[in-house]
Amino acid sequence: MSRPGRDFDPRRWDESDVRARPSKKGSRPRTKDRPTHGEAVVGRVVTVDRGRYTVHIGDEDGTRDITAMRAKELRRNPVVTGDLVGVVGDLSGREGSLARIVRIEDRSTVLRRSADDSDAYERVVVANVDILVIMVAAANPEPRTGFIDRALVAAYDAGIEPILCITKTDLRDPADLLSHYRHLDLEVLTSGAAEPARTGDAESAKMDGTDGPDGDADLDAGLLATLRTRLEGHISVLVGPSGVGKSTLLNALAGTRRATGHVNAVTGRGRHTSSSALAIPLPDSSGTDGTDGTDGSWLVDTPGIRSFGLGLVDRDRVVEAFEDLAPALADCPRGCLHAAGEPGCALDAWVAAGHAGASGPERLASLRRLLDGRSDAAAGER
Ligand SMILES: Nc1nc2c(ncn2[C@@H]2O[C@H](COP(=O)(O)OP(=O)(O)OP(=O)(O)O)[C@@H](O)[C@H]2O)c(=O)[nH]1
Ligand SMILES: [Zn+2]
Repeated sequence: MSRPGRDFDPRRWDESDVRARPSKKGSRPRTKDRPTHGEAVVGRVVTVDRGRYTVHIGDEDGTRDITAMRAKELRRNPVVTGDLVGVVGDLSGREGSLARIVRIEDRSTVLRRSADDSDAYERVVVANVDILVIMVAAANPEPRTGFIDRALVAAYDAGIEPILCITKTDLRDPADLLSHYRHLDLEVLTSGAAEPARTGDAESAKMDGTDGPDGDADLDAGLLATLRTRLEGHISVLVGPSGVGKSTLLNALAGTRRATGHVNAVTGRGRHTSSSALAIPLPDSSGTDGTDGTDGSWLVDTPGIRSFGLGLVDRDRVVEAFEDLAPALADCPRGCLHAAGEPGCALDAWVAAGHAGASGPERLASLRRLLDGRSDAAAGER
C-alpha cells in the first residue's frame, strides 16, 4: 500500500494543494534525536478531546486510529477535526500509545462560526470539508429558515457546497419551506424523492405528499440511498437542530463502523461524549471501509453546534450569500449597511421590482434579521 498523503483524490484539490507546496513547518531545522518531519505519516484528525487528537492513519500495517498530541512547536496552531496532519512517534495505536503531531497541512476549506453574531472570536468547526449538509425536518421540529439561511451564509463564506436535506416529509409536504428558496440554485434532498433536486427547478421539488403518522418513523430509505451516493468521495459535515434525524442518518450511513470504530478510542465509552466534531468514515458502495488513511468518504458530525454565529462574516459577504438578492448590491451607496430604512439601499427596490420573486420580501426580511444581530449593525460602524 502506498503511503497515505500521496494518493489524494485530485478532484478535491486545486493549485493550492497541500502537496504542491512544501509545508512551511516541514522545513524547520531538524534535531538528531527526533524523527525528521519528512518521515511523518499523514493522517486525518477525526476528533479532538482535551488536547488529545484522534488521528486516522493508514500505512503498511493497515488503517487505524491513533491518539496524538501536538508537538511543542505547534502549541499556537489550533488543530481541528478534518485537519490533515503529519504524525511521528508511536503510531501503533496500542492502548496508552501517544504519537506526536508535527505538521498541519494547509487547509482546503475552513468552516467557522462565532458564538453569536456580536462576537468576532473565531471558532473553527471543521477543516477540509467540501460539502455542508444542512439537515432540517419538514415538521417536528418545525423548520426554521433563520437556521438554514445562517448555515448557507457560513457555507458560502467558506467556499463549501451546501445541500439542504429535509427529513420527515412523511409528516408534512415541504413545498412551503422550499418555496422560500425557489430563487436560489440550491441542491435539495428530501425523503420520498428518488433524486437530488434543485430549488430552481420547481417540478422536481414536488413531493408525493402522503399523510404519515404524527410521530417519529425511520429515516426514509430513499433519502438514505441518495445521500450515500451523493456523499461518496467527499468530506461532508452535517449540521442541524436537535431531533431532525442526524443520529439516525449517521448510524445508517456509517453502519457498524460507528459502533465499533474509533468513537471508543476517544472516550473509552460506547458513545462520543465530547461536543467536538467527529469525523466518521463512510463505507464505499462496495460496503468496505472506503478510507485508506486520509482518503475516502467522511461525514463529520457536529454535536455541539446548534447555530452559526456570523460575527466573522463581512456584511457584504452575508448579502452575497443571498444569491437572489445579491445583484442589488451593485446599486447600493458606498458603505451601505443594507439595514431596513437605510436611505438608498437598493435591496428594497430590487425586491419591490420582483427580481427575487414571490419569496423576495421574506428573503429580505430574513437577511436583515441576520444583519441586525451583528455588532456592526449600528449605523456608521463597519
Ligand atoms: N417521521 C419520521 N421520523 C424520522 C425520520 N427520520 C428520523 N426520524 C425520527 O426522528 C427522531 C429523532 O432522530 P435523531 O436521529 O435522534 O435526531 P438528531 O438530529 O440526531 O437529534 P439530536 O441527537 O438531539 O441532535 C428519531 O426517533 C427518528 O426515528 C423521518 O424521515 N420521518
Ligand atoms: Zn444596501
